[in-house]
Amino acid sequence: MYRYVCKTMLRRLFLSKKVSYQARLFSGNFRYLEVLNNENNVAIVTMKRAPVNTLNSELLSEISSVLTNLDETKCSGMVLTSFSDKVFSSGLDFNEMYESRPATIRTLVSTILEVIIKLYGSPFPTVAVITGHAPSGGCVLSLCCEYRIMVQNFQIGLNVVKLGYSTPLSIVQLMVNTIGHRNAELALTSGRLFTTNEALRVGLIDEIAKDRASAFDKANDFLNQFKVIPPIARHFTKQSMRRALLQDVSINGKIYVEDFVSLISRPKVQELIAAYMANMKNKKKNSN
Ligand SMILES: CCCC/C=C\CC(=O)SCCNC(=O)CCNC(=O)[C@H](O)C(C)(C)COP(=O)(O)OP(=O)(O)OC[C@H]1O[C@@H](n2cnc3c(N)ncnc32)[C@H](O)[C@@H]1OP(=O)(O)O
Repeated sequence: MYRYVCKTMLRRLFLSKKVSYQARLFSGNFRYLEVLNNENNVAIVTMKRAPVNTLNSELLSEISSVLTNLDETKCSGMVLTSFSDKVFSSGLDFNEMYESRPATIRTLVSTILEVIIKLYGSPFPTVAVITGHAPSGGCVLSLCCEYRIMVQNFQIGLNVVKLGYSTPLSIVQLMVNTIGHRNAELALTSGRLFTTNEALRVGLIDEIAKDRASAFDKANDFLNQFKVIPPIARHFTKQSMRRALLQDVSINGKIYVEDFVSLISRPKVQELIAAYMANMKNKKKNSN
């Protein structure tokens, strides 16, 4: 059923643009990802870890594998999206951070850094179609893409300070590169989540769409403009724009991971994560 919905959407996307359509499943079997490839060689990568695409090590390493694969097969573009019409991704999995062994936290954090390097530095153009809430790690994934299109009435942002740990430097830089120093400082120090309209105003997203289908139309328009740009020139220009952050993560990644592991392992942070998780459960109980 899910595959049928995706194929129907792709058919609509490409037929509406009078481009012949030929979706095929991308090679590789993924538990939490659906990867469809069209005749234009654009990959639609859909996260499908129900209910809210929480980023555990397995989902992140699947994203990492796909990115390697897309690079090797010289894809001409990628759209990252969610199966859900309510949540893009709820960020890193608390279950791998709460009362976890350092090795578990280390794997989680190194894998998200690996994804950041590959996605932010990808040679092909990337678009995030944000069909729902995108807090924390969800926001990070979208920030690594070149263009963000978000459906109305959701929230996006980096709320990690609320959990008692500081935002890692590379993530701070991602935010600064997108919304500027002043706005990033205000947002990060308060853990602000932006509504779709606020996110557009501050430049955190590039366009608002009324629904998933129109978000895909906009993504297609964004990607189509590169058909007339020589890929190598585009890639080198993107690399120049993104080099500083990529070099920083490559050089200091191991230090960032260890800092993050020790931060998360602190009793105070563990308490805050426990309280946050309990709060989510209570909210759910009260709304039922
Ligand atoms: C280099 C390091 C980089 C650091 C970058 C990022 C760090 C992080 O990402 S930390 C994670 C921070 N995430 C959040 O603060 C978001 C938490 N989630 C939510 O706010 C809501 O779930 C959300 C608005 C996304 C969706 O709301 P609902 O649609 O109402 O769903 P529920 O809240 O009922 O959630 C369903 C189910 O999922 C569990 N859940 C949600 N998020 C997480 C998570 N991050 N980790 C683990 N589990 C999560 C939630 O508890 C519910 O569970 P059940 O009650 O068992 O169904």
